[in-house]
Amino acid sequence: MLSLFPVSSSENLLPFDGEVYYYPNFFNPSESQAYLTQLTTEIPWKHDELVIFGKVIQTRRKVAWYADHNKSYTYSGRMKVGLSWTPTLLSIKTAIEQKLKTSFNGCLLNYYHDGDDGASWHADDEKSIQVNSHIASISLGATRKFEFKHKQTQEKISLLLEPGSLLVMKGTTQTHWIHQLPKSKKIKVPRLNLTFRQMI
Ligand SMILES: O=C(O)CCC(=O)C(=O)O
Ligand SMILES: [Fe+2]
Repeated sequence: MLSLFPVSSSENLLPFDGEVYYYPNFFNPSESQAYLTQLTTEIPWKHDELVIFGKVIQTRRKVAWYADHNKSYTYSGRMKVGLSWTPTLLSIKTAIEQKLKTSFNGCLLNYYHDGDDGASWHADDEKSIQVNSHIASISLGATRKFEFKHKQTQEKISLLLEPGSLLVMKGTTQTHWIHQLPKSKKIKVPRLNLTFRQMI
């Protein structure tokens, strides 16, 4: 049985083939609440569109894509042009850049209304993302379970993503591991996630 517990130190959570670090309380509860309120209202949330077997499917969760002006993002055959950074997003981006001593030029935002919204198994390995770059993930709102699965061994690592936390995926993580945000009937409140990315 896998144990689920809030990890407090910044050791690598993956046993091999990648690096994942979890920092709870990267933002304190009042900062997290303020960012949740601001982003919920100021972001033009839209249902995502994916092409599956040639059909355009709308996701239940809502998304938004922000990026430096010359960056676009292609996945599932759809090209997305980034919106311009807002002051709220820039203050979050700067806080992460100072902590990690690196810079980001894109951010995918996900809005999960409740536990019926999730993200199924995938790796963030699109061609437009720099190979072995950092992905910095901020969670706000509901605490949700997050899982990694090794592509060959199927080994699973689970953790809880709490509001105000920062999760960093780097090194060869996206080459060897997939990740998901499982659905959960128990979750009745929204969660907002921001993944800052390093695009080509
Ligand atoms: O919501 C999350 O924590 C992760 C979302 C995700 O994996 C993605 O947008 O690529
Ligand atoms: Fe992802």
